Amino acid sequence: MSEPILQVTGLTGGYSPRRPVLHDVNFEVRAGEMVGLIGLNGAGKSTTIKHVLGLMKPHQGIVKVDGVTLEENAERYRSAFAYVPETPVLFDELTVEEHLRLTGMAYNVAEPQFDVRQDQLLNEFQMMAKRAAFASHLSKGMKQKVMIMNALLAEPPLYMIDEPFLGLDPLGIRSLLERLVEVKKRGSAILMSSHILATVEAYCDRFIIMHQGRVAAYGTLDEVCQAAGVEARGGALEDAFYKLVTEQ
Ligand SMILES: Nc1ncnc2c1ncn2[C@@H]1O[C@H](COP(=O)(O)OP(=O)(O)OP(=O)(O)O)[C@@H](O)[C@H]1O
Repeated sequence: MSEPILQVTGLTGGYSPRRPVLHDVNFEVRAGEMVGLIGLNGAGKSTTIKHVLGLMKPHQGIVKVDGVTLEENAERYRSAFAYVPETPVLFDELTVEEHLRLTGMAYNVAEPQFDVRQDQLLNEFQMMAKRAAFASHLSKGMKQKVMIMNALLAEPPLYMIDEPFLGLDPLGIRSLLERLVEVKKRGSAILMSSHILATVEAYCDRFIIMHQGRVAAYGTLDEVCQAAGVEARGGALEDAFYKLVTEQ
């Protein structure tokens, strides 16, 4: 079994110490696998991701990225992942290329490699014509593409991607999924949160089903189906999900 890149152990956390939103959350994402984080609105997916990003401190439990906690080695922890948020966060006064260059510098991508990766990404995501455009002049989906290209340019050991398909056109979705399959083959770990269960089932190796701040089921399709008491077959993720989040 490959090594865990992200380990979340006994995580209890949230926005106020008196009222935790997450309760004893446990999972890991290993090198070379894509794990789908799914749950209803308010289940705790974004809160979990915020804890992993280091934006929130666990009330209890441990989060390790690349084998270290944020306290043990902040630089190693932070440089081991790239994050694509649900809503793009860009600098209005920087161009597409300038965003990519900034990321290249932050993740120490060497010059020749940077040029190759940048051209490839601009082509794949149909953004070559917009390379010199300011972020404020881009459409919503184009902004999302810039966030995605930034993450892919960095080639980190761990990708965390929050609901990536919302603003993307069909070509963009295909480019992203093809890239994620490649990235996985090269040994990176991917944690992807999405409500599009058919895509999650088709592309992820394992699943975390969150419900009311707890992990209701975790594992392969077979394991999640077993936990839900439904038959494992193509399309069963949705059945298992429905069963787990509607049961009292
Ligand atoms: N900034 C905040 N302050 C206080 N409570 C919050 C805050 N953000 C979220 N919550 C609460 O935390 C719980 C989990 O929310 P979270 O955003 O993690 O859900 P989610 O699974 O990401 O949902 P969605 O699918 O809607 O994005 C909810 O009860 C929500 O009301």
